[in-house]
Amino acid sequence: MVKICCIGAGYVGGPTMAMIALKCPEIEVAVVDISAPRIAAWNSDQLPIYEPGLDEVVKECRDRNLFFSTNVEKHVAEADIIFVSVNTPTKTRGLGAGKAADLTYWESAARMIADVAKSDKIVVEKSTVPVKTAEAIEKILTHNSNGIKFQILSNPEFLAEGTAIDDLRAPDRVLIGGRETPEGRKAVQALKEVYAHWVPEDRIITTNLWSAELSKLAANAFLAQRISSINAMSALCEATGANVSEVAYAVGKDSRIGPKFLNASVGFGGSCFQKDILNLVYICECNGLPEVANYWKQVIKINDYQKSRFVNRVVSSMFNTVSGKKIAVLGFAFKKDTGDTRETPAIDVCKGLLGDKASISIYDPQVTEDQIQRDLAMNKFDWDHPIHMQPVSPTTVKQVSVTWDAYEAAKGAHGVCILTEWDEFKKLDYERIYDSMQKPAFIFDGRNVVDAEKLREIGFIVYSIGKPLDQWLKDMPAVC
Ligand SMILES: NC(=O)C1=CN([C@@H]2O[C@H](COP(=O)(O)OP(=O)(O)OC[C@H]3O[C@@H](n4cnc5c(N)ncnc54)[C@H](O)[C@@H]3O)[C@@H](O)[C@H]2O)C=CC1
Ligand SMILES: O=C(O)[C@H]1O[C@H](OP(=O)(O)OP(=O)(O)OC[C@H]2O[C@@H](n3ccc(=O)[nH]c3=O)[C@H](O)[C@@H]2O)[C@H](O)[C@@H](O)[C@@H]1O
Repeated sequence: MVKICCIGAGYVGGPTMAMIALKCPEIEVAVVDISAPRIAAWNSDQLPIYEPGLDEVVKECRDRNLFFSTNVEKHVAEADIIFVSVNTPTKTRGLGAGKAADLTYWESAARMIADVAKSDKIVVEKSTVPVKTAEAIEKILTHNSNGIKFQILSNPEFLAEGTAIDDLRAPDRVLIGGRETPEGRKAVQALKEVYAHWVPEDRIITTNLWSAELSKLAANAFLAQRISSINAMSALCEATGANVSEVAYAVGKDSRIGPKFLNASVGFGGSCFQKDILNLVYICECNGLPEVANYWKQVIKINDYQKSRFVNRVVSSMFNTVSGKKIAVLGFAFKKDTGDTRETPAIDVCKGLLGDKASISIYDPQVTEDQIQRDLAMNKFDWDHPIHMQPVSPTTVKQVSVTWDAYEAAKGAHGVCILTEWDEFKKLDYERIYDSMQKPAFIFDGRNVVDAEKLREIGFIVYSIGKPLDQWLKDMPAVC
């Protein structure tokens, strides 16, 4: 029986291994992690991450051929194929701080593999890593190998949170990079056979190691670039009276451009886009390509601009101050259908409003008060380290309250900011919300989810990203 072990039971390791276990009943899959609470949650009815459809898959395979364990060394020693899906956060100090990927967790996993391995292994990079990481990993493994042979493969993951199970069940492609040697090709074939259980062969792409590593960074950069492109257009739409949804539709109808990923927003978030582009920028700089680095840096700059532009709109619309005013924030996760808040634009928007002394009341159907307080108190990039490396009890931010109900959040508020596109925000009783708010009552829709015209009929002053502005907003000072 083939044995697979995955180091890292997070948003990627958990769902990807659950899908492999589901589709390959004859393969034994162990997912291991240094975080005991995370493993305990994977073994309970309350999984550590919220992902539609995940519960069913885990329930079907757990304790059949899918196991979650903290006994990292045992499962690594027994495995034929080891996936490494640990954190690769942005470095916070030292060389490359604020840009380069921090490979501490990867390196410690590689050293542990070398220490405990007693048979030949295929080691698979599942984490997103800088191009050429496989070379460094190979060095760590072979220098400590005691004669055991390792083949390193790059098999980056393309799933998106909120749709992870569908993405894994029917991926656009599976990418496997390996060494162009007989042993390398054999290892690629072995991993290909795992995916071939359910992925059509023409969707399994094989490349050299460096192409696979770089393709992952390139794919995320291209996706983020589309969002920054439409967000840049949204600012111009507001200035000219064009409507960003109409522009996106017209542009996306060109089959060379395509309709997806053209939703203007308050900015992209999530654990990866910013981190991976910063990493790409760093790699370009290290390779003497400052022009290329600057090109990609601009994607992040526009994203930061979009978030601060939103905050400026809120403040300037409300007579240039939100000091002492209650602002309801609907949605804190970085997108709908996930409880993940890593790098969510809501953090920057809330911090911006708090900087102007607002008092904020937040509601998100999947994010806990503890998580929100941690996010607002934590330093940039700290969030992407394993939980045990994060500050134990960051101070709570006093002007922030968290409710479990959108109506409660909006009660007595001067303004409502919609920061995540949860479906339920489309169906709220906005008459009831309007009646409970201070007047004039404002809605700032950072996701274009509400029907602005209907809300205007109720009496709200509405701002929607990239849409023609209310007269009220036009009369306010220009937003830079
Ligand atoms: N979140 C996402 O949607 C996607 C993430 N990725 C990449 O996958 C990698 C993992 O991301 P996530 O799963 O989101 O992170 P995560 O933070 O949810 O999970 C990583 C896990 O690794 C564990 N870990 C760290 N060092 C360890 C060690 N030495 N031994 C055992 N366990 C260890 C941590 O405790 C944590 O539970 C990152 O490189 C990320 O860029 C790629 C595609 C999608
Ligand atoms: O490497 C990763 O981590 C993953 O990053 C993204 O997935 P994810 O971050 O989970 O979610 P997305 O759906 O890409 O959304 C990212 C952010 O962009 C925003 N977004 C997305 C699409 C859009 O049109 N407009 C927009 O503002 C979302 O609201 C969200 O804040 C990629 O889509 C995945 O392919 C990739 O595997």
